[in-house]
Formats: sequence, C-alpha cells, structure tokens
Amino acid sequence: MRPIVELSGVSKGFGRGFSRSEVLRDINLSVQEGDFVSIIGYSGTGKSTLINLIAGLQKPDTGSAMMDGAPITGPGPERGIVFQNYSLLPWLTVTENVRLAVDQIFPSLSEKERAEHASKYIDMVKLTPASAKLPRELSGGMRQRVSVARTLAANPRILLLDEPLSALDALTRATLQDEIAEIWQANRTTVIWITNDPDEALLVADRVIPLLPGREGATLGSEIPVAIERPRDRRELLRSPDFKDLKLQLVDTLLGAKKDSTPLVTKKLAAPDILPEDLGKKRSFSLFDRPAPRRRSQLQREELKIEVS
Ligand SMILES: Nc1ncnc2c1ncn2[C@@H]1O[C@H](COP(=O)(O)OP(=O)(O)OP(=O)(O)O)[C@@H](O)[C@H]1O
Repeated sequence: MRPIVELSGVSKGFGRGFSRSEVLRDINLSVQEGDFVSIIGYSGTGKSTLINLIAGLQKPDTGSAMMDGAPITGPGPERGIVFQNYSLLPWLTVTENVRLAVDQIFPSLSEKERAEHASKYIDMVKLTPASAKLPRELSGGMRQRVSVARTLAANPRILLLDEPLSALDALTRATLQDEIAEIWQANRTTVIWITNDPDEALLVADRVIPLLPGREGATLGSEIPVAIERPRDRRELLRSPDFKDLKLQLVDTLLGAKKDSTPLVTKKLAAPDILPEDLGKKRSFSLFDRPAPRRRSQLQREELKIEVS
C-alpha cells in the first residue's frame, strides 16, 4: 500500500556559514492511511521543523517529502495542523472560529449544511455549551479543543499535532489526550502527534518514533510499536508491567541519545602573563612616575585547551 506521507533522506538546516546549524539529518518516515504515529524528542531537537516539512511550511534541503506519491510543495487543506498556542481569532466566538474554516473549505455547501457541519465538530470536542463564547472567555483546554474542532471540521486526510497539549496542566492534558484518541477511533483520520512526553506518546499512539539529537542533526530512531487495545484505560495502563517496559525502553533510548549527542567543545583561553605588582615599592601619585599601562600587544598569550562536556 502506498504511504500517505513519505519522507526519504530528508535533511534540513538553518543559517549560512558559521551560523549554519543542521537540524534534521537523513530522516526516513513512512506513514500509512489511518496510522496514529507519535514522534517524541527533546525540546529543540527539530520536531516542529519535521512537522513543518510535512505541513509544507518549509522545504527539505535534501531528500524528498511526499504526500500520496507527489512532492509536498506548500500547505494544503488535506493536512490539518494544530499548534501549541491555539491560534484562534480572538474577536470570533467558538462557532465563528470553526465556521471560518468550514466556509473556506466547503463554499459549495448551503448555509444550513455549513452550520450543521461546524456544530458536529464543536459537539465532538464537547464545546456546544460554550459555542457563543469568545476565546478570552475559555480556559486553555477549551481553546485547544476549539483548535482541534476547527482543524477536524476541514476534513483533513492527515492531522498534524505539534505538541498540542503542552501548554496545559497535567489533568486537562490527560482528558484531552483521551478525547483526541476517542475522536481518532471514531474517524480514523491519520495522525502524526509531536510530543516531548513519553506517557502521552505511548498512551495515544500505535507507534512511537523517537527523534534523536545528534551532532550533525537529529535522526529518527527505531520505532516502538504500542500494541495495546483501544479504548485505552490510562489508570490500568499506568499500572501495567507491559506499559512500564515500553516506557523504560523509550526513556532509555532518549536518554542514551542525549548522552551521545552532547557536544565536546574545545575552548581556548588566553592567559596573559602579567607580573604581579611589587607591593613593597613606594607608591607615588605623581603623573610622571606612574608605570606605563601594559598594552595588549605586549602581553604574551598562552593558550589553554580545555574540553567541556
Ligand atoms: N526558521 C528557523 N530559522 C532558524 N533556526 C530555526 C528555524 N526554525 C527552527 N530553527 C532551529 O532549529 C532547531 C529545532 O527547532 P524546532 O522548533 O524544530 O525544535 P522542537 O524540537 O520543535 O523544539 P520545541 O520542543 O522546543 O518546540 C532549534 O535550534 C531552532 O532554533
């Protein structure tokens, strides 16, 4: 079966010359229709860069990023993205925020059909009672629900979630993880969920792929399949020895990669050979009797090399 998204030999860096930094190196990723994949990595490893390449917001430097066998050349409605920071229009209500997407994607539907479509997704994220509220009247969790509803209402073929819950408290996070997993079970829209939380990755996804930091850019590690029946009961799972083993395997992989990637920096320190002042010498406050200040060029420089890990 042809993958819905395929990255082959992708690398990406930013900047030029000395300020150039390689972020992703030789990324190979294949996602099938209906997959629920989680990509996990430390902060700053390049997770957003990876999702941006799939979203078409950035282009790879080398390698190819394909969707349905065609190169990804820019953003498109078939790829819905939910960011960490909600990105709602503050002057529009919940319904209006969702309607905006629906009106844009489905202009040929009647007014009634568009209204029904928007309400279906607002209901799916349990926000019907708050549908007339403005974003500032909602909690963080509710705002993120609107974001999810708006993205889902556009009927994307693939949902790209870039650390969607990381701004939320642990309990709200847990509720939303369960809700999004439930929605996925009902819809089976392909999901790529970016996270930095091992529990979150293992609780929601069918396979978890670590993004491992490296001195010349991050690479994807071996995937960890999560063959746990759905719906998943988090309380049961957190107690289960199988789940604990998976988590240990994932955490070990991430910690091991972090240790290997810590750069060895050689710092050069210039040690000037300044002679100590003779404190026994009589001091004078005369302008003419003062020793000339040492010039930089007169200092003999010695270099010490130290390695910092
Ligand atoms: N447009 C850009 N220009 C220059 N550097 C960038 C750009 N986008 C990302 N970077 C750099 O690439 C590296 C990876 O950033 P990225 O946002 O992809 O990481 P991340 O894993 O998503 O981090 P976090 O979990 O903190 O959001 C960082 O060092 C970042 O500064």
